[in-house]
Amino acid sequence: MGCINSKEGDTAGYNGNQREKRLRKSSRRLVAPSRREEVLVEADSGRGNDGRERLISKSQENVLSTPLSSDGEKEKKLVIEKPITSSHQRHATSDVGVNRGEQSLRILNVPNGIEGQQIAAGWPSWLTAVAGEAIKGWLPRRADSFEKLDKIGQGTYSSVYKARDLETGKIVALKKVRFANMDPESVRFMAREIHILRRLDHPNVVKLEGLIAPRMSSSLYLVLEYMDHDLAGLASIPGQKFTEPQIKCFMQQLLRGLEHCHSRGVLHRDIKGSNLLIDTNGILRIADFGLATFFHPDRKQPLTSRVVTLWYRPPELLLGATEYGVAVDLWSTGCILAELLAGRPIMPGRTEVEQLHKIFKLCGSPSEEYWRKSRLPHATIFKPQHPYKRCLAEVFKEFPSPALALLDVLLAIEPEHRGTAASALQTKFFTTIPVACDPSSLPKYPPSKELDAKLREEEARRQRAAAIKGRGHESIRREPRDSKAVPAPDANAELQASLQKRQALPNPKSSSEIYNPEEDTGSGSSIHPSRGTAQNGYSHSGPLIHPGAFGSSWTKKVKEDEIQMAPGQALGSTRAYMQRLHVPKGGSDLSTLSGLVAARSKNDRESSTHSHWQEQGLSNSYSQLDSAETSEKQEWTHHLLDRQSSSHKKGDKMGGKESTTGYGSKKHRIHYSGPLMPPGGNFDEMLKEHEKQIQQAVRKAQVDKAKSKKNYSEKAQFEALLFPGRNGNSGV
Ligand SMILES: Nc1ncnc2c1ncn2[C@@H]1O[C@H](COP(=O)(O)OP(=O)(O)OP(=O)(O)O)[C@@H](O)[C@H]1O
Repeated sequence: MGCINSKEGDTAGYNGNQREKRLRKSSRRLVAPSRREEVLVEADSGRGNDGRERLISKSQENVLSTPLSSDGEKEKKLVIEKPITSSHQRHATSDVGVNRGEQSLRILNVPNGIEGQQIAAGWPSWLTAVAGEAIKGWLPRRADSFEKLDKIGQGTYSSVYKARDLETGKIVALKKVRFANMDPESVRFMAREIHILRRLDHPNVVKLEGLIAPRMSSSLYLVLEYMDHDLAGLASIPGQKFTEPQIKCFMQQLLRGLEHCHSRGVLHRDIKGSNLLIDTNGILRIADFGLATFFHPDRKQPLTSRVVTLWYRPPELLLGATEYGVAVDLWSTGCILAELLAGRPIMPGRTEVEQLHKIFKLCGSPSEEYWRKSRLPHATIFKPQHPYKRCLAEVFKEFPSPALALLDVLLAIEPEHRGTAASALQTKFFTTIPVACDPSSLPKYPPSKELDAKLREEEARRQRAAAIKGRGHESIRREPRDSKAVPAPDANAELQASLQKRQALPNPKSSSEIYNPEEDTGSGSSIHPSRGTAQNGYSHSGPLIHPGAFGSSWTKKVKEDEIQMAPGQALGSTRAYMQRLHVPKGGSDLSTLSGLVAARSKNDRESSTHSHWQEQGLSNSYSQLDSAETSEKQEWTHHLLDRQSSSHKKGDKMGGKESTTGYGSKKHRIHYSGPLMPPGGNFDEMLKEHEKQIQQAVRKAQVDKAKSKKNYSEKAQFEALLFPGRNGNSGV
């Protein structure tokens, strides 16, 4: 196996010829890779992108086989890099000065100023120009100091690899973020994530250990602690039933991590099971700060409401709040607590309308005073004529009372009643027996990410083999793993970003906010005047339906069909969900699409047999709640219709007001990811319409899939002719 250039390692539309050429050219072979491991080599390894030589340390000489020659440029400055000896990112000296001892040397052009120093320190100029603040004081890690192992995850914006740090021997996760055309706005959003991660330092928050920024590539790698599991994955293990001490252990760690984030002025804004990583010692760390933002509790700043995965999204965001705080994360935490206790997601809405309806039914609707005071953008439309009564205690009557008491606080309909992470940690839930178990006493689970990667690899190999043998149209399936996990719609901002990606717009996850490093002292992010959620948001006639992670081809179909699909994960992860439906995340498998609705209801049924609490009667409460739903839905929908038509009549007035908070003006009307006006005028018809549109999308996707399989088969045969010896394992 050759070494790979990570620039091309996961590139779609990869070209065998190019790869071959690069392999030949790439004499910068590092240490001999083991059987299935590859050394991560970026284009700038051993040589600057200006082609000039670098002097290298003795230790690096051992692994670099390319002879170096000096081209004797005039303007040179000796830059001495201190080798990385710890797992932590090296801190740059202010003058990028001379360090003694074990050293590596570089000769580079040095522009003036801080940016110049950063470039001299090895950062690419496209990054220093936009994200100078985020990388301040750090030196980049070298790509060739890591050995890429498996691909372990695929996010909306990133691919995540397991890798070995060759300098420490430690296993790490490399989150690779690629920037289309090095778009400055996307880079700025990445910078925000980096800046936030650097601000955080807590055992229950994932640690950013370094950055790799290859000069010749438009990607950036975040070096993170490697974590074997996520809570969603563990919850989806068949038969998995967490005990009360285990649930307390997870919740305690989550709340401690959150308390730290909030105390450092950071809102996570996407708390869900798949973003809670767990290592082999049972330590939980909050991860994925891609939607996180800085906030200042005393200074109001407008933020986008289009964040947080739908099932975990608090009512104020669904109602369009643009001024909010820690309470949004506490709501999501409440949803997770209930989900762990109940054994299934408690409010799996498919559209924003449905989500809000589920919330009101369970948690009651806000008080008159709240509606009046909060002046939420969508209050006119969503305020029910008759208030909904809170029935949390009845529905979850089987929960232990300290758990129910905490849940009651976390799922307070009005955000100011949710308390804080610190106050939650003081509640009886954590002090009464049985107390939280020690993380180290949690069961040891097999490393699921590696297992997944191997299964995916195996599946890909089998498909390739089948394609070569001319059986390309048959899909080889393995039995889905039983799971009670079900997907959740992801944060709408991410969906929006994916739509923007397809429209060749800049990619930020939360497009209505702009990252301004100067505001990162806690003043938060602001709404971009021309890129507010509503202003350039998507408008559609169909519902937002949930099935997570169908990948680009699915969302493309969706766009064509004018249905909005949100990629995403619930506590039951996308990964688990995709296993169930035998599709790798990012794929657009038909069985997934057609199985979508059935799978959900099947999952729901299955979950009742797994759940400890349901065994004790919770399912009854649920079904009581469900049976009341249909008539309520109709009433609710009729009510919305009335409200909507009157609110549209008031368009001018409302729009004027809302445009200041990121919501529509008359010209740019409010757009929702769920339908406010179901075509048939009631909820049941809206759901029927859902199904119809899903089926249409499925049919189109089937045609597409057949086409792409044919192309794939032809390509595979062609490659087999070109490279007869190749085993197809061309890297992650
Ligand atoms: N430190 C880590 N160790 C192990 N796996 C990780 C780590 N960080 C992320 N992953 C895995 O990689 C996947 C994608 O990571 P992440 O969620 O950070 O990316 P993203 O692009 O922000 O994704 P999303 O679309 O969910 O927002 C997830 O499944 C996660 O479990």
